[in-house]
Amino acid sequence: MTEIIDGNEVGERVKDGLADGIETLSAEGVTPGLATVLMSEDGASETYVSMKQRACEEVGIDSVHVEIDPDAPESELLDRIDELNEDPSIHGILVQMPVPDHVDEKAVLRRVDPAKDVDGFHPENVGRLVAGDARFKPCTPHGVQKLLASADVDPEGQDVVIVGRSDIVGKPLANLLVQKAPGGNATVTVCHSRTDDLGEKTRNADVVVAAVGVPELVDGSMLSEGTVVIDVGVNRVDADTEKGYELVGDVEFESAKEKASAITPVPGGVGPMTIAMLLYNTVKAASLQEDVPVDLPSAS
Ligand SMILES: Nc1nc2c(c(=O)[nH]1)N[C@@H](CN(C=O)c1ccc(C(=O)N[C@@H](CCC(=O)O)C(=O)O)cc1)CN2
Repeated sequence: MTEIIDGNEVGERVKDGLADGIETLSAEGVTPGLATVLMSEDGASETYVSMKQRACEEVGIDSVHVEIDPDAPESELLDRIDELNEDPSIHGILVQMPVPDHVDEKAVLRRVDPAKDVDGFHPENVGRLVAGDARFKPCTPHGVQKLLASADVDPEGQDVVIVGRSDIVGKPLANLLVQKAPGGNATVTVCHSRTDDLGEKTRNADVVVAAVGVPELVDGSMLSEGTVVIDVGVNRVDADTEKGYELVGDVEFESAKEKASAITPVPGGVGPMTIAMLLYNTVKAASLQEDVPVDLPSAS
């Protein structure tokens, strides 16, 4: 029978695992603080930011929210990041992506103090991750590692095909999965829009991670029997529903489920893990900045 990997359940376990750490910090007079920065009117981005704030409240992390007019100049965003970098009550800063076209995303990511970069997107943190010395693992890739572990899938020796080469998911996940470390030691292939015969690659994989942002790109015909399928895509497609859309992944769930030994659904798969791992990184950031050691749930 195909195992449906429940990201809500695994995410709740990660959040529960943070309680001791938050208590330890609290005993030292420290409450972890996260700043969310939104420079967009995109409905999905607004949803994700409010989900992040609600999750903070649930576990006892303080959150402040900064909203910047999407038409404002880039300098306004950079100035607000500078203020948050200087604010000792803020241990983690995340700028919700994507930012408007007139804003240089790389300049924004470089501006966040690497010690507060709980997304793990600053070049210093990217470098540390690649060197096998991650300070903050990017939330979605870290969440994928946790989901694999929860389904007793050890990537060691497995052929993993990642569909998508984004800076947020594909590239950091590939780096994590090849590392000589628990949750790593896989043989990784990263596919993208120029990949020839994607189906041939995915059919030869033990694990397929779809993270490309194309609704239902990967279907059952592209999978072999027993493949583990992790669907990172959360795509809003027009539908005759109250909201006017429905969420679909990058995987065509019904046909993929027929082949998969385990598969994540959308919604309720990788998405909740992205939020849970953000909380994890925020507690870690507070612990490092305040020099209060805490026990955090194992790395993968
Ligand atoms: N600064 C960042 N920006 C973005 C990131 C990121 O990690 N850091 N990732 C994505 C979006 N994302 C987080 O921001 C995200 C996407 C989806 C979910 C989620 O829980 N989805 C739910 C469905 C929610 C809904 O109703 O729409 C699910 O899959 O069950 C959380 C976070 C891009 N930007």
